[in-house]
Amino acid sequence: MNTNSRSTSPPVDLCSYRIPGHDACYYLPDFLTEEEEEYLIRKIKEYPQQRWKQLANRRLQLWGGELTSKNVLVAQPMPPFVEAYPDIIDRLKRTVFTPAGSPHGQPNHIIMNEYLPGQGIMPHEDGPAYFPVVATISLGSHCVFHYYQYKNDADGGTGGRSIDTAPILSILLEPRSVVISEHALYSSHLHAIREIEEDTITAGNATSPPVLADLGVPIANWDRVTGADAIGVMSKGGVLKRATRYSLTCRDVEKVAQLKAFMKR
Ligand SMILES: O=C(O)CCC(=O)C(=O)O
Ligand SMILES: [Fe+2]
Repeated sequence: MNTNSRSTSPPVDLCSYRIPGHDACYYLPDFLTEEEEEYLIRKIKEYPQQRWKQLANRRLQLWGGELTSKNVLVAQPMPPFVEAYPDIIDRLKRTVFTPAGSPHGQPNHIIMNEYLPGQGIMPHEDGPAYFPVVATISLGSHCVFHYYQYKNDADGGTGGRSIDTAPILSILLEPRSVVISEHALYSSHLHAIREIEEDTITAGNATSPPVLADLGVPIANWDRVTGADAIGVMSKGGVLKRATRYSLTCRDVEKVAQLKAFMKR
């Protein structure tokens, strides 16, 4: 395998991947090859049970270190299968993770999530620990990723801010793709994956894009999908069944402590 095959290639032309109408969101299909995806899933499955943190509706691992309660990353080396082969970190350095684009010009922390069919993640914000850019790579299955906005509650109220139930943006994440969100989409919006086993799409026509059949919301990247099954449902309608999906959510934590320095305190 040639681990350096892409290291000399130029920055990704993000303009061509921008979701129309959403300046802060990019969808890049085929960010990884099928061989790379297969290799990564094999490596993920080799981790022992105790490396996983089990949550109510998914499990996850932290790569690159853990965050303290003060949002400092106690850094650990990244696994070789994001640095050497495949060279995911280097590839992301050609997107929005540049010296001008994020504090270290590259992601230093990855949350790797596993979702079984029917599992998902409730609407949430990623919070202030991270610089407001996240790149999410999907492996093993598609899912539909929704962004939500808060309701403009004039009355304030005592509870938390309420969330508008209609997503403002919905994207089909294909296996091997990466979706990047930044700025307001990261800082003042929420994101979620519904806890369902399949996604039913109603075909588009000359005047309207394909929509999710039950929500009626358009698939914003319908014309960027590259998988044969995804292309098929966009033009003819149909069902995409979810399989086990792994996501690598890659971020740049601003404050970093090396483990040794941390232990001396
Ligand atoms: O799995 C995903 O695509 C999203 C995960 C996520 O939002 C998170 O880990 O904060
Ligand atoms: Fe998140």
